[in-house]
Amino acid sequence: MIRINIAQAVDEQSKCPWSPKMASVVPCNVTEAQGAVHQKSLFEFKSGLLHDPVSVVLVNKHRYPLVKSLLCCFQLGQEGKVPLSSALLCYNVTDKVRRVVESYFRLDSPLYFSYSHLVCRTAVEEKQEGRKDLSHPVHVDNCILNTEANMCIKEHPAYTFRDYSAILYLNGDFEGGNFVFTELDAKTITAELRPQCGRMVGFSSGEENPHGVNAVTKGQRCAVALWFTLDPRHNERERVQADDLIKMLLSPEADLSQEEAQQTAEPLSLGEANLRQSGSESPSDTTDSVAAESTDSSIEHVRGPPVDSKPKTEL
Ligand SMILES: O=C(O)CCC(=O)C(=O)O
Ligand SMILES: [Fe+2]
Repeated sequence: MIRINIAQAVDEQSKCPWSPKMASVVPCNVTEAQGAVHQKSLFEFKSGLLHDPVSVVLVNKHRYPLVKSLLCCFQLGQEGKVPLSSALLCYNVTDKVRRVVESYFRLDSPLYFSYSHLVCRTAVEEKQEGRKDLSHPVHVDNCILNTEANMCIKEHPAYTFRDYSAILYLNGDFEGGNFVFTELDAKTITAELRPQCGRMVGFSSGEENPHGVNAVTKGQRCAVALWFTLDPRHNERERVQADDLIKMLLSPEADLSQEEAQQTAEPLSLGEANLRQSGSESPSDTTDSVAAESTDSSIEHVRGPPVDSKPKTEL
């Protein structure tokens, strides 16, 4: 059994906009990599990526992005208000996503985080039958989609420096909310993915991958969305700061309990990539935020695209 706990932000007084109070528990099973729905762009985390029990977490009711919360979590960890393992959970799992994407797409150069956040989408209290609207309209992550012209314009204000995208799903106990890939017309569905805890979809961020999210018709759907860039100038500043903070917290001088020290012994793969300074995306609208843990750093089970494929254009 693998669990991810979602804690509600209730502490208005806190400097950080959330507190570790537990509001709900979302249990999930992640057994085997279950293969791809869309052969070239989907993959799942192997069992063991998320460990049981995972006791964390953050939720952000003030629309702060995940990485800001992550930094914040480390700060609270320092003050003993949040288990340090909670911050590491979030840190590790997002870094694992980065490494999985690098590995799957057989990239020669490192991926940098350009922006990350957690979004929970909640069903509206209205009649759900026959709903055809989307929770997140079909779009492309690094260009402006023009469905009438069947083209995507890669220029400002689009985040043109995004090269790869990944969504890590944290629960599946809701209705609706499937992720869909479409053609550039935003209508023709080419692949559909059912979110479930621990499942991840990774894809190149360009016009080859228009995508959207069907309406959530019951319950709440939570996912961590991450965008990566090959351009170090767009390395996310918050992540760099988190790297620094985590290094400091894990230094031998840091005042860690024995138990926490063990939990943090996992190689963190801080990645020199993340230690470089850069500009990052500006925060966008998020609803809540959550973190999840990984203590398994192996990625050898991840299937790559066919050897003769060109990952960046084939998706
Ligand atoms: O939540 C999802 O499944 C997709 C979200 C997405 O595509 C985005 O935030 O750009
Ligand atoms: Fe997207």
